[in-house]
Amino acid sequence: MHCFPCFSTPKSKKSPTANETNANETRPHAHDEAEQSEETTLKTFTFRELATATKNFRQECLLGEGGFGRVYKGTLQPTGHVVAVKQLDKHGLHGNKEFQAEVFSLGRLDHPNLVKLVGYCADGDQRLLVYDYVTGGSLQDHLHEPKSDREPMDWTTRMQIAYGAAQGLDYLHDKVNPPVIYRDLKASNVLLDDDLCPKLSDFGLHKLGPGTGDKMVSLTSRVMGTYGYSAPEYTRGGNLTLKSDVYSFGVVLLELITGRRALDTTRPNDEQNLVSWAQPLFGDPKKYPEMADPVLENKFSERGLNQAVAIASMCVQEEATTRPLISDVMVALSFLSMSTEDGVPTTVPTSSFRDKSMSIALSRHDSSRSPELVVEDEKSSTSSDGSGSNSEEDRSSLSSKPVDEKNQAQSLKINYRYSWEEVEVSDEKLSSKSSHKSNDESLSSCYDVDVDHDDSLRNKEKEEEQSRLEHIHSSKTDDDQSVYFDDESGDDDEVSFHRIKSEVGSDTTED
Ligand SMILES: Nc1ncnc2c1ncn2[C@@H]1O[C@H](COP(=O)(O)OP(=O)(O)OP(=O)(O)O)[C@@H](O)[C@H]1O
Repeated sequence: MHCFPCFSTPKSKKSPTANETNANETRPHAHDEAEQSEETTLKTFTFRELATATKNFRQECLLGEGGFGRVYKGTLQPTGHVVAVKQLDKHGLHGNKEFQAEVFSLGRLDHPNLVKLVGYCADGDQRLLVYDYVTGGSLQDHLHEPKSDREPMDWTTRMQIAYGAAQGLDYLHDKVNPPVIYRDLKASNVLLDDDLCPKLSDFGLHKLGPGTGDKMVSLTSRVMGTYGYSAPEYTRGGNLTLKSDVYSFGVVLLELITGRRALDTTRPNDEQNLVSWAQPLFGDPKKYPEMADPVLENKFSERGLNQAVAIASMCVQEEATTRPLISDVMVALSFLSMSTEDGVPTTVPTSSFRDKSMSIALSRHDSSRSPELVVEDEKSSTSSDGSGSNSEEDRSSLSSKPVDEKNQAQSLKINYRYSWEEVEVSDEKLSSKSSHKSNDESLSSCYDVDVDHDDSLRNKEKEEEQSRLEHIHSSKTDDDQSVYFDDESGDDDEVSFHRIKSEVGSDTTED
């Protein structure tokens, strides 16, 4: 059932140089086609070869039809290689050269959690893409159209699928240069092999589809993503970033947790949109078990469920900048997807995360340890320029912008508005460089730097800080530049206060 090679941490790939890859460069490359061909293993097919493979595109070979055209199952001769042949719709087609440039870019993307493009055909006005055939159907089928002879997916399998999908997305966001925005991540685009190892399909196709190319057509549902999965900023204004993908990922994760569709018009009005239904529940961990897919029959650990919901709730935050990096989501899910003897996931080392918001949210759902909270002393809650804002905040998931209370990972009552400590968060570890002096030295200790206080003083500070936080929370105003989380757990004793600065890269838009 579980295919560990797929779920292993992706090999750290050397950052591609401009000449080597330009992995998702979607404009024609400077170098010529011969050079491009050498860089990919893509095969060129004639239309006749693909017609033969698909029995002349016979109905019985039709797998389905999506926004880009029809997809047929085929068998290549003479190898017997089973493929999925995507026949692109003709309107908005690219010229041959432009098409090839796009396809070569896609051909260079190679990861165990992405459906592999094996070749293409540009014959006359025909444009076809040939992919490895993925045997097990889509996540959509498994979750929402289960076969009676198939056992419902268990919790660990769900978390492994989420982890694998996160790895595929992390590859697109973080391992290829420049990053690729998926644009249309959804359960039907997560294909599963026989071992339920997930493979993302349909990435990078937007420039080959309708609405692009020489003949522009009006915006289609394809370009606008899929309702229920699209991030609010995208549906509102088309502003697409890597964080829009993180939102869509959060919706898929919610589907895995709840067994509900992203959009289900058969449900009562207030339950049709999965995110809208889930948002009020995020703030109340006691209700999480009610969120879980009933077919799971409560066969999951409470901590695993809480942490999975915490991750999903962070991903689907309204404010894009407060969503986590997919790399942090991936790390968190790597722990949730491990089966342990007692079924309780291993505690995630906080130093694994590039951005501390993930660590914080998970800590609050992990009763086995003290969370490393990021807390501000209100008196010192100004940025270095004293304005209360910090340009780096805009680049961080710990955004300084006000957040819609409904859309937070509502597990903490923490004010992120603070003068940033000079602490760098690198990929591997956090290190302290130097500190701003805060009014309260006890609060200026950096992440994983020992706090030099006796216990009684620390406890007193905790109490004061807790009451101050409650005050801050209850007096939040519209122009408050803070991110709040509601602490419902009541395990205040476990709270330890630290302050960090998270250095994360800016979102990169594709175009
Ligand atoms: N590589 C593949 N292996 C097996 N089945 C595939 C493959 N690619 C696509 N399919 C199947 O072909 C059908 C059409 O896929 P396609 O990706 O074109 O559309 P979709 O995902 O249903 O919709 P959309 O275009 O909106 O994403 C789906 O049932 C999909 O599961």
